[in-house]
Parts: sequence; structure tokens; C-alpha cells
Amino acid sequence: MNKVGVIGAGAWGTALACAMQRAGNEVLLQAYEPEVAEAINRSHANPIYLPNTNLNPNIRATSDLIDIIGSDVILMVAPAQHVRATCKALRPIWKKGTPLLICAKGIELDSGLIMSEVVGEELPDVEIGILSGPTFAIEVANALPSACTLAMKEMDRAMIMAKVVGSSRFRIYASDDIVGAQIGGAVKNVLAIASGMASGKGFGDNARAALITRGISELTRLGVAKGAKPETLMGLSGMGDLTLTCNSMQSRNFSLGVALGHGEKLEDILKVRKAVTEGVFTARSVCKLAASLHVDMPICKAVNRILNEGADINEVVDDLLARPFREEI
Ligand SMILES: NC(=O)C1=CN([C@@H]2O[C@H](COP(=O)(O)OP(=O)(O)OC[C@H]3O[C@@H](n4cnc5c(N)ncnc54)[C@H](O)[C@@H]3O)[C@@H](O)[C@H]2O)C=CC1
Ligand SMILES: O=C(CO)COP(=O)(O)O
Repeated sequence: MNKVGVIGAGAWGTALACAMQRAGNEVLLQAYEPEVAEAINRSHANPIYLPNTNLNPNIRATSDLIDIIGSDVILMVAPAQHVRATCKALRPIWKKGTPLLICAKGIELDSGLIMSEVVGEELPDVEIGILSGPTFAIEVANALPSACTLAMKEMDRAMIMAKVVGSSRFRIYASDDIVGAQIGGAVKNVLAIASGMASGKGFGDNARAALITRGISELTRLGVAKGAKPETLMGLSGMGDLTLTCNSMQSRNFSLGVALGHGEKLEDILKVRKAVTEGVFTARSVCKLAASLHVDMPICKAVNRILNEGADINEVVDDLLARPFREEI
């Protein structure tokens, strides 16, 4: 039995704790809010972030990061914009040789760095893995069948780690492309907002299919420029997650887009949400990253104009549709 530490007891950290426990591991879940840790230990539930789900009593929680140290493997499931601060707090207590699997999906604001780069700056020499795929938390928590990519620099290490975290209901496909495994998960959140807006505006199924397909093109251009393998972007962490998120009201990013398409204001939507909507942040940072790599990402740019530059949805859509025709590939 391995000891698995999970940092971040939001919906996804809690669901991953369930999956790790089912895979036969001893699990300790670290919650940022002490009351979340208390609820998990007292009532075996996380009513704030994953309501209506009973947790196995063997899943224990803490709010103290130091308790996680000593785990055989640690999963980083804080939201992307909090990963740097969390790593800074871990640095003085980190136990050398512990692999860290990054499960957050996003690109850092300001720096435009992907999560492995952020972690690499704050915890130099740490062995990094990326766990990413089409996985809504509630379905994983309820043991519905899911699959995702686990990428590490060395394929044999990814295979070893897959045996630690995987199970029949949480199937792992190993990869050695840590860049590729991050780009899909980060960019699909922005594209899901676009897809939600199209739905909210009543643009129909054709428009959504076009957005998803041109979205994968955008995401692939960025990934390849950043050093990813194109086939990773066609896999679970890329096309798989994009398809899931762009088609479901379970997605916080898609549903935010729908609300915007209905004419709601961004600040009003965010005011009543406790859950993180990563695409709101990544819309800005992905444009910065794309500009630095000279990659054209018209859909992400359009989302960023609406979210962060106060542009009107109708005008942005007209601009997108009026672009000159081009070759498909
Ligand atoms: N929910 C899902 O279905 C999935 C989420 N993810 C990714 O997992 C990451 C975490 O998302 P969720 O667990 O869904 O979050 P959530 O929206 O359920 O909860 C918010 C999380 O943010 C934490 N938080 C708030 N302020 C913080 C701070 N200052 N420092 C550190 N943590 C703070 C809270 O403790 C909580 O864990 C995101 O990057 C998300 O894209 C990935 C796959 C599936
Ligand atoms: O990443 C996810 C599913 O794979 C969750 O998507 P949302 O954050 O949009 O809910």
C-alpha cells in the first residue's frame, strides 16, 4: 500500500482522493480551509466543494501541509493560480525524491508559464508528472468509468505511477509528453467558454462543432510551438477533454459561457460561484503565451476580449466570422 497525499480539497482533489483510495492507497487529503478538513474527518463528506457524495471513512484530511510530507506520491490539485504559492509553502519542508503529479489545469497569469514550469521554479529537482483528461469530479467520485493521461519525462516512470493511481474505474494511459498533457487541459477551458457562449446565443449545433474543431486546431498550434507532440493533443488530455468540456453543462467553463451568451455580466456570474472557473484566468495568459510564440489563436483571443477587455459579444462574433477564408490545415 502506498501513501498518497492530495493537496487541495476542492471538487477534483476530493474526487481524486476517492479514486486513489479505490486504487488501494492510504490517502491523506489536504484542505486549504480547516472547516473542509474537519467536515471530511467528522462526517466523511465535503459539502462545500463536492456535495451529496459520501467519502470512504479511510480517507483522512488535514489542513496542514506538513502532514502531507512523507507521502510516497503527492497530487497537486490547488487551482492553477494558487499552485505557485502552494509550492513556495512546500519548499522548506519538501522531502527530496517525492514525485509530484500536477492535476490543476491552467496557465499562470502574468508569467504565461504552464504548471510544470511554475512548479519547476519553486521546487527545483522535483520529479513532475501530469494527470489530465476528460474527468468531471462527481463522476470520478462516484466510480463511473473514466480515463486520463499520466505523463512523466520517462515513460517507464509514468507506467510505474499509473499502477499507483489507476484502477479499473480510473484507467490511466501513460505518456512521456508532459508539455502536451498540459496544453489541452489548460486551453480547453477557454474554448469551453466560447462553446458555452455559442450555445447561450442559440447558434446551434453546427457552430459548436465548428468551434470545437477549429479549437483543436488552435490548441495544437500552441502545443506544437511549445514542444508538445501533436498526437498527445489528439488524446485524452487534449481532444478528449475538449470534447467533454465543450458539450456539457456540468462544466463550470461551459456554463459560464452559456450565462454570458444569455447576456449575464461576468462579475455577476462569478459573484455567486465558489468553484473555480479556470478559463477566465487562462483566457488572458494563453493569449500572452501565444503572442510570445507567434501563434494565432483567434477563438481564445475572442474570449479574452469579451472577458477581460470589455468587448461586446456580438461584435466579437461578427469579427470572428468576417475573417478571410483560409486553408484548413
Ligand atoms: N472539478 C473538476 O471536475 C476538475 C477540476 N480540475 C482542475 O482541478 C483544479 C482544482 O479545481 P477544483 O478541485 O474543481 O476546485 P473547486 O472549484 O472545487 O474548489 C476551489 C479550490 O480552490 C481552493 N482555494 C481557494 N483559495 C485558495 C488559496 N488561496 N490557495 C490554495 N487553494 C485555494 C479551495 O480550497 C478549493 O480546493 C483546477 O485547476 C481544475 O481545472 C481538473 C479535472 C476535473
Ligand atoms: O476539467 C474538467 C473536466 O475534465 C472540469 O471542467 P470545468 O472546470 O469546466 O468544470
